[in-house]
Amino acid sequence: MQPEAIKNVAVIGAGSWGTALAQASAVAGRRVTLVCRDPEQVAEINTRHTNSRALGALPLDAGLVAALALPADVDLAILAVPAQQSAAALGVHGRMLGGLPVVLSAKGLEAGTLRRQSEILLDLVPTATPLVLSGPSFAEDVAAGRPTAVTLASPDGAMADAVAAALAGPGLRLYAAGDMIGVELAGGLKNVYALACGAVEGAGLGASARAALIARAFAEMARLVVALGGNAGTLTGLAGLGDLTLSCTSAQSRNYATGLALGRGEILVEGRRPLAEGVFTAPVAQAIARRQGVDVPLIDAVVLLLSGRAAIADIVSGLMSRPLKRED
Ligand SMILES: NC(=O)C1=CN([C@@H]2O[C@H](COP(=O)(O)OP(=O)(O)OC[C@H]3O[C@@H](n4cnc5c(N)ncnc54)[C@H](OP(=O)(O)O)[C@@H]3O)[C@@H](O)[C@H]2O)C=CC1
Ligand SMILES: O=C(CO)COP(=O)(O)O
Repeated sequence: MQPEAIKNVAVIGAGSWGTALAQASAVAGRRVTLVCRDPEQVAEINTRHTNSRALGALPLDAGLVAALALPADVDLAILAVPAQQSAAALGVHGRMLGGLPVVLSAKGLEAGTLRRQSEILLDLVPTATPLVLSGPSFAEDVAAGRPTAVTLASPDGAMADAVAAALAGPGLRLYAAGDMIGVELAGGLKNVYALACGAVEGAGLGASARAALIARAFAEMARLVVALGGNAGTLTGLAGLGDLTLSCTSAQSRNYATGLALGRGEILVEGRRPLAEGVFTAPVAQAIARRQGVDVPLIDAVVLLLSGRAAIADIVSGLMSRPLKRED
């Protein structure tokens, strides 16, 4: 496929990330339909050219329209709902996606089934071509056109090249890649480690502890990626090091901010906080690691923290008293 053949893009999910990706695609010259599920939101986007629920007063590109359903002439779809909602959204829209390239932009693993986003797509729409978009990218930055670079991974290399070129614009640069498993795991796992890093700050454990955590998270992530057939080298790129750095050091990350609250001793009330994907992904990642026989002490620590069954001081002391081992 040539990039010019990608004229019509549909984005499913009108939250902050879906709206930002729709905006970037419109700026890149595509005709974009943002698929919402609220008629009032559709009316606001089409008349006032804002999506206030997702991105406040940010003016949206005139080439972006909203609708309640996918149009018939879509060349490329982008799925941008929370990871635990991807199967439900595909249940509604999947029959329109047969044979199409579908960009998966959620960062998370599915509870219960332990599926990655591409596995969910291929189970529900076997003829679709999956492409995974991940990397350091806050919706607010992408929507405002601030310089952002991400990875776009697919086993179909020519498709990844074409879609990367079709979505690239003055503020968004996409690097095509082949290791979809590595990119998907990196995107999901960084949220778990961002929770941990936020907790370290919230508990006042110091910048040295947070840096050590990031480095050991990187090593842990590599073990899991390799065990699942991915390439550890992928983690040196945008989806690995890039996103881990962003999400583990910025309170703008909802996962980091949630960890910060936990570290300060606050109790999480379901439905009362912004989306923090790591809360859902942590137990799934732990289950996958157990299945593969991979040692993941940091993921275990986050699961324990989230369970509320141990104080952060005890969790940290458990980590620090593990048997010493070599780093090389
Ligand atoms: N925000 C960011 O900076 C980034 C987010 N991501 C990832 O993108 C994903 C989405 O995050 P984000 O946009 O921030 O989340 P938001 O909470 O901002 O928005 C979620 C959106 O998904 C919609 N939605 C939920 N369930 C369904 C469903 N079953 N069918 C259709 N639409 C549904 C919601 O609709 P409604 O409003 O009607 O409930 C809402 O518009 C996450 O996996 C996140 O990790 C990745 C990179 C950056
Ligand atoms: O994935 C993101 C940045 O790359 C957004 O992070 P949060 O979901 O933690 O806000």
